[in-house]
Amino acid sequence: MTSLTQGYDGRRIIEDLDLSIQTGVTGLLGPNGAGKTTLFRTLATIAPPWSGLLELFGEPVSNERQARRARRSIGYLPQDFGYYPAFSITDFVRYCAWLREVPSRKAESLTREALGAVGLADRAQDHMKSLSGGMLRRAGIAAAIVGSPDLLLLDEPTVGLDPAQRLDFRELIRSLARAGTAVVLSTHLVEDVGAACDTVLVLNDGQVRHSGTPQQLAELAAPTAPGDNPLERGYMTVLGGQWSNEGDAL
Ligand SMILES: Nc1ncnc2c1ncn2[C@@H]1O[C@H](COP(=O)(O)OP(=O)(O)OP(=O)(O)O)[C@@H](O)[C@H]1O
Repeated sequence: MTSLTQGYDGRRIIEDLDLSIQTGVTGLLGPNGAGKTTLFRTLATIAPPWSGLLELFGEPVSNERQARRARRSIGYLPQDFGYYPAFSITDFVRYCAWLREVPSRKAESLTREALGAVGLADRAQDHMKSLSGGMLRRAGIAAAIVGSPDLLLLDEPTVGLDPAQRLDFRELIRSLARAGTAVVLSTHLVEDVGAACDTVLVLNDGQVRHSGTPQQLAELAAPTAPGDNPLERGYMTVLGGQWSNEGDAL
């Protein structure tokens, strides 16, 4: 994206942002209200930018026809995703596959594959309304990865996952990235970034304040107290030691 501006109700959240998403796994860190979800909604072509150029897969996206074509190659897990409570997990993932225009002859096997990848194969007929928070999140991840999109956007995908599931999740996104999917995930958990990401972007006030490897972010850390995570310290260094701009800690 080049010089991209985006916001709500006349208020600019992202302003003149230049950003290029690389292959591999990109982690997006930033305090509450930094604009991470707004950036995802823009990349997912849900909210057209106010100005600037959005390019996806080497093509400009400036009208609905181009956006629809791009959406076929994008998997998006919103922070709070909607679903019909009476759907089974299979119905839900298949429905998301249909929305992405995954060819119907492949939808069944790709749905099975996606459910297997998140460990829900044996719960495939459970109703969405009966799922625990972690299982619901895994169903959402399955819906985002079905059909192996070229660009995978995951907004806080590890919320609600237990430690074993988080390890499985990291392995899953690494394997998707190895197979060619560009993965972008937002998180407040720096361990996820350190363990799974090739690149880390720190966003604040709608601007990228730092871009580099997790190692490079950790190297920015000021002297740490025993037990401190260097990535967290590096992150705080980038933000100038401030707390979240909306009053919440990282
Ligand atoms: N639908 C909306 N209408 C108006 N303002 C909004 C809307 N969605 C977000 N905002 C505002 O835009 C700013 C950026 O929000 P956004 O959700 O993109 O941040 P975020 O980095 O994802 O935050 P968090 O870490 O808390 O999820 C915030 O000030 C928020 O209040």
